[in-house]
Amino acid sequence: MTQILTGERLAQAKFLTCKNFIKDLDPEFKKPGLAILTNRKEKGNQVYLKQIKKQTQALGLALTVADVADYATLADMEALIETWNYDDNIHAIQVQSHLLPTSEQYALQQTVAPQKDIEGQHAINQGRLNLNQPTFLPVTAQAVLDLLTFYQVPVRGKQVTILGMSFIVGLPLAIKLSHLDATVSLCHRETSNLTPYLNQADLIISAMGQVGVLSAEDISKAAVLIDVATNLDSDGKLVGDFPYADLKDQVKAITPVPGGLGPVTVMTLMESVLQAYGLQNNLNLDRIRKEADNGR
Ligand SMILES: NC(=O)C1=CN([C@@H]2O[C@H](COP(=O)(O)OP(=O)(O)OC[C@H]3O[C@@H](n4cnc5c(N)ncnc54)[C@H](OP(=O)(O)O)[C@@H]3O)[C@@H](O)[C@H]2O)C=CC1
Ligand SMILES: Nc1nc(=O)c2c([nH]1)NC[C@@H]1CN(c3ccc(C(=O)N[C@@H](CCC(=O)O)C(=O)O)cc3)C=[N+]21
Repeated sequence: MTQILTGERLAQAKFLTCKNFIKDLDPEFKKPGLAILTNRKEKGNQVYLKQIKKQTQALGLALTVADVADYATLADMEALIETWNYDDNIHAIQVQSHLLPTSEQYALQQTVAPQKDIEGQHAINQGRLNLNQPTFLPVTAQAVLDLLTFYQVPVRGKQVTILGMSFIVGLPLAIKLSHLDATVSLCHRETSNLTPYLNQADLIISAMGQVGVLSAEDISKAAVLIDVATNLDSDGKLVGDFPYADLKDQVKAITPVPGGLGPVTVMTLMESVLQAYGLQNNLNLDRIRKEADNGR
């Protein structure tokens, strides 16, 4: 029988971890603060931001949101990030995806101070990931790893296929899972034939953001499937990359969309904000996540 890997229980456990960490903070301390640069017109950002607002409120974190539409040039956005870098009320900065053409987006992410760079996009943090040193692993990649740990899905010695190679999901996961001794195939738009990578894998993680590319008959019955994508189908319903209805009785395990990785990502972001906060204030991080660095 297929195991349905829902995210709610793990998200709830993470919420409690955050709540307890915050409860024990010295009341004289500043509130942990997150700043986000978003593009409200982008659907993925919109869905994410709605959940971030809800959870920062529930935990009592400070949230600052700016929209790219209000900034005329890349230089204006860089200046905004600089003010956040120097603002003591902001401990974590997230530049959301798809704000700008790729090269400009990447340049902008390099202006985030490494110790506030919870998406691990600064070159120094990406370098640390390559070197298998403590760093901010991009939030979604961390969420995938935490979901695998929660459901005790083994990775060492396993064949893992990753679909999509963005800097926040596919690429960092490929590096981290390689460090964890998985054998990784990182597939992308130029992969001429996905089928052999789909029918040989023990674990498939899809983050293409494309409905209709994957078909059930290509996928190994013994595989665990993690669906990262949040697409809208033709009826405007939130769906993943995998044809869920065809697979939910066929494979070893699968995450649903919604209700799978999404809620875990949102709460992992909250944890990363507290991790950055803890590192900047020299707090004991045993209860959040030790795997980071103070960015210096
Ligand atoms: N649930 C969650 O917690 C999260 C969900 N998401 C969702 O996951 C999806 C991916 O996000 P993100 O990583 O930011 O997306 P990007 O668009 O940045 O990256 C998608 C990747 O998939 C590749 N790709 C696209 N189409 C195909 C195809 N037909 N065959 C093979 N490769 C393909 C792209 O290649 P190329 O660059 O050449 O186009 C790119 O490498 C989105 O739906 C997003 O909303 C993202 C983060 C968190
Ligand atoms: N720098 C950056 N990092 C990201 O991680 C990032 C990003 N940019 N840009 C946008 C995408 C998209 N994304 C989602 C996260 C959670 C849900 C989520 O909570 N989904 C709920 C659905 C909630 C609902 O139904 O409204 C679920 O799947 O159950 C969705 C989408 C993160 N992204």
